[in-house]
Parts: sequence; C-alpha cells; structure tokens
Amino acid sequence: MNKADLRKTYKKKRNELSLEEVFSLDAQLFEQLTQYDWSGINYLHCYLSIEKFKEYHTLPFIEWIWANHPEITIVVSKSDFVSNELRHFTFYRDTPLELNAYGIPEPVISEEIAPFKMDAVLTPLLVVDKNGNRVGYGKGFYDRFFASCKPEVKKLGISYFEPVEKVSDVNEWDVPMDVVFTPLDTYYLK
Ligand SMILES: Nc1nc2c(c(=O)[nH]1)N(C=O)[C@@H](CNc1ccc(C(=O)N[C@@H](CCC(=O)O)C(=O)O)cc1)CN2
Ligand SMILES: Nc1ncnc2c1ncn2[C@@H]1O[C@H](COP(=O)(O)OP(=O)(O)OP(=O)(O)O)[C@@H](O)[C@H]1O
Repeated sequence: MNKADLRKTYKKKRNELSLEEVFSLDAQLFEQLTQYDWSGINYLHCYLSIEKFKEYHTLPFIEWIWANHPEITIVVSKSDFVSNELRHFTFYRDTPLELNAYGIPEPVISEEIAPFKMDAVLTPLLVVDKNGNRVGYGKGFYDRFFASCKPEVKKLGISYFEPVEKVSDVNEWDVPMDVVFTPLDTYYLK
C-alpha cells in the first residue's frame, strides 16, 4: 500500500480505538519500552503526545526514565509549522509545558540541544513496514530531523499496530527505523 492510503487507514484505525483499548495498549507498550536496553544513551529524544490524535502517551515512560536512568537527559521538540523543522530542548520534571496551536505540548523555556547530540530518538508514527519504513502525518519533520543527526543515532519507532508488509512508495529522504516497539513485540530491523 502507498503512504497516503496507509495514512488514511491507520488514522481511522487509531481513531476507532476505545479509551479502554488505548489504556491497555499503552500498558503493553510501556512494558516493551522498559525492557529495552537503554545503556549507553545520554541524550534521548522523545515526542510529547498529541492527545486528540490518540498517540501513545509517552509521559509515564519519560517518568520511568527520570526515576531509573538519571544519567539520561530527555530532549523534546518545538515544531515550526512554516519550515516544518524541529528545534530541541531539555525536558526535566520542572520544565513548564504549553500546548502549541496543533495540540502538541512544548517546553516554554529550557536549554536548546543540537540534533547531532542525540543518541536515540523515540519517533511518533502511524504505521511502519517490515523494513522500518515509517508513515507519519506527511510533513517530513522527522526525516529533516534525522538528516541533521549523527549517522549512528538509534531511530526507535512506537506503534500501536503491527508492521505492514510493505510501504510501496518509499522516497530517498525517508529514514527507516532501527527498532519498532509495538504492544506485542519489539522489532529489531537492522
Ligand atoms: N506528538 C507528536 N509530535 C510531533 C509529531 C507527531 O507526529 N507527534 N510530528 C511528526 O512529524 C511533528 C508534527 N506533525 C504534525 C503534522 C500535522 C498535524 C496536524 O494537525 N495536521 C492536520 C490535521 C490532520 C488530521 O486531522 O489528521 C492539520 O494541519 O490540521 C499535527 C502535527 C512534530 N511533532
Ligand atoms: N531531509 C529533508 N530535507 C528537505 N525536505 C524533506 C526532507 N525529508 C523530507 N522532506 C520533505 O517532507 C515531506 C515528507 O513527506 P513524507 O510523506 O515522507 O512524511 P512523513 O514521514 O509521513 O511525515 P512526518 O515525518 O511529518 O511524520 C516531503 O514533501 C519531502 O519533500
């Protein structure tokens, strides 16, 4: 299937999840994430969830990192919807957040971190294929971001759904995921 059709299908599938389903999928994803080997990571970039789109709710996992991996600095983004580029800032317990016009929580003030500093990036997505090719909302924020990261950055995807066989229209700018967390499994793709 192509990205446009997958985007439509998986947006609908996610929308149709009940709150009970989301709650239980989130608990399973949390288990997968906490079983991953986080050693060697200093800067972990993580998205903050858009509630109205029913994205996996990352805050409980971020709190787990704060409690269990004090050596890791969590970094979150601010989105510029004119250039479709991200800027990156440290995120601590006391960092104030505000919702931007798209419903994405963003830090009000904190320290800016350059993209090449990231050791791992937890990436939002609608669905991936078995090669790690990702379908997002179609604005290319994360593809641009990965283009400015160091080549060895760990690209980690989070998905409510199992990988599909194939995204048929992969472009030259698409950066595949190395690892994908789903409620049922963690896939190591490269
Ligand atoms: N939590 C989170 N943060 C993220 C992303 C993400 O997928 N999740 N992004 C990943 O790249 C970027 C933001 N991408 C976005 C792209 C489009 C819309 C949006 O609201 N689009 C339409 C509505 C479409 C719809 O209804 O589905 C609009 O413009 O109104 C929001 C965020 C950066 N930050
Ligand atoms: N490194 C890059 N530099 C400049 N433009 C880029 C880059 N990567 C992607 N783009 C542009 O961004 C758009 C990405 O579209 P695509 O359908 O791949 O988005 P997506 O990966 O689903 O979305 P998102 O990353 O926002 O979740 C394309 O129009 C592409 O031209």
